[in-house]
Amino acid sequence: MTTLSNPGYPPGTVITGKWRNSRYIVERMLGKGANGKVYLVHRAGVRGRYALKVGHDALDLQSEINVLNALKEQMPDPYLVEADDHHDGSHEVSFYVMRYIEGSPLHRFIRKRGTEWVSLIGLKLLEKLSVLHASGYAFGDLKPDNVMVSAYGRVELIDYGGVSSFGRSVKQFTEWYDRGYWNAGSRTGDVSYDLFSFAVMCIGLLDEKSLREASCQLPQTRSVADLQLILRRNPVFKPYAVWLNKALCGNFADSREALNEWKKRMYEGTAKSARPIPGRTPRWLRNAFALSLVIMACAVYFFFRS
Ligand SMILES: Nc1ncnc2c1ncn2[C@@H]1O[C@H](COP(=O)(O)OP(=O)(O)OP(=O)(O)O)[C@@H](O)[C@H]1O
Repeated sequence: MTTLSNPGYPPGTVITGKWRNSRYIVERMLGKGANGKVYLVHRAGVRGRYALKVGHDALDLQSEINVLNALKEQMPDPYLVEADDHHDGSHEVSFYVMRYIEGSPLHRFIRKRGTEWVSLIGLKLLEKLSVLHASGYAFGDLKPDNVMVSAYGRVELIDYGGVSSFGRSVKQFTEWYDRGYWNAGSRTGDVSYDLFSFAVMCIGLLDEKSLREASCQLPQTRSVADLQLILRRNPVFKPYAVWLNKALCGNFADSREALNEWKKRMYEGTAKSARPIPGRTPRWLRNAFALSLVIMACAVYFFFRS
């Protein structure tokens, strides 16, 4: 039986894999959730740090490992390093080791760095989702806490505990980001389910107050129309509204199409904002011109005085 009863490993604990014999030394706990505890570790005798997850439930952890193994082939830089069992003194516990993502959860990153990052982070996240979808899986529990962003804007999905094969019920979801919560469709894992969550996530990142207000309604009256109203009301959504609306209505054929359309709209938005307004001289040019007039006047004055 591989169920974890341990309250948590203190720093310095050595976790030795039963089958592969790798030794990992715990530096600190990174976080804990419904499925398990995640530690920052380093491997004995090797440079580099990893994140190691010890599961509460062996079957749940194994299903995460299966998904990550299946994705290993598709990723140039695989997330899963290895999986093994460990005897912690009283029990045998399952664990897996993954790349350590040094960064912050998406909402904190955006709060710190500004909402202009939503377009670039969104693009990278849609790329990640399309790899997952191409392998026949829906992420399920897409929310800002499950998206880590490094200081340089590198994006990584964490917590594959909610992943399910297309056509199966989603295993884990979080109210705001769940299609069922907004009476907008089933809880079946498919491309549209993740794109719906992605859209609500963008709405929350750009206007959390309105999303919070919309979610306060009676469950039976909540609908996509409430989310669409937020898109229409707040001009911050202008570059995103068409795309987000399409995702909320489940109108993308697949995540490749969603990704390409996101790219197209974002580039169009950037090009428009970079284009100078006809007939208007940029302020820096007017200032430079005024400065050159002053310099010229001084030169003429000193020329005639001397
Ligand atoms: N690869 C990683 N790199 C850095 N930190 C990580 C990594 N994986 C997980 N974490 C940290 O550990 C926390 C818990 O991890 P995770 O979300 O996988 O656990 P969980 O039990 O499945 O949580 P939940 O209850 O949200 O389903 C995360 O919120 C994050 O802070």
